[in-house]
Amino acid sequence: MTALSVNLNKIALLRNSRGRDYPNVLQYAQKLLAMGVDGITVHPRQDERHATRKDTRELANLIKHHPSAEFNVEGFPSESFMALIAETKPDQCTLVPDGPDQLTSDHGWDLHQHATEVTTLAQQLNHMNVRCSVFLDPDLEQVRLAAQCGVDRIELYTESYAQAYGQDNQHEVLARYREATKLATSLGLGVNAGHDLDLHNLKDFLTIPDILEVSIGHALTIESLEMGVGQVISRYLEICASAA
Ligand SMILES: CC(=O)[C@@H](O)[C@H](O)COP(=O)(O)O
Ligand SMILES: NCC(=O)COP(=O)(O)O
Repeated sequence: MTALSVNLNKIALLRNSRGRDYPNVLQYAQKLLAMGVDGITVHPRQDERHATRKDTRELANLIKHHPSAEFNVEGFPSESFMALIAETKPDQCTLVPDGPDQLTSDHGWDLHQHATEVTTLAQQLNHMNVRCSVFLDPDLEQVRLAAQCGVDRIELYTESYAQAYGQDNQHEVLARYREATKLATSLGLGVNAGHDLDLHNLKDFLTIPDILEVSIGHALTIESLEMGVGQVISRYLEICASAA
């Protein structure tokens, strides 16, 4: 079984667009945990345009009361991000090589360049008792380097799989993820996956054995809107139709 960790960044983004606490991120997390999701993910970016540092603190407190659920905090390992991790001690910290002005995550680590830094960060997280995962393209050489850095898991960046899904190269691309997962597992690394996974492409992706966790947010939020819109519009129409 693969754990589903729901990324609440897009709920936070909606909330931030109005300056009120609606929708409430914490209440969403509570609702999702009650529905049986295995974990909550946030990716607090430097400009706090989605999940904020405050959200991260509050979610950490909430999830401590749900021992069967995990809290995964993703982000670029700036000094302030690492201080937030030390303070909130999530179950897992996923290091992502994002620049501060990036629209969204769009590449994994290049461990030829960043092995020393990632090794030090993995040691720091280990001392905090926080599982260390690194965001990685499905590249065998990068997987080998990740194992040498002493991380616990890798998170495979699945955007290229999502792009290929339904196209002629789908099987070829999926095979790269399969090989990367197989190698990682044989080297003792756990494997997570995420980015642009959705209700259409997830099932085929999970034909790869040993994917421990998927974190999903963007599509899941849109799918929730799409699947709920019919019911909501009917109710509005009912109210409008009954108006004097
Ligand atoms: C690392 C990763 O893939 C996710 O954290 C994802 O990037 C969330 O991105 P947004 O901040 O764009 O919702
Ligand atoms: N780590 C990936 C994640 O948390 C969610 O990515 P997306 O579903 O928002 O693309």
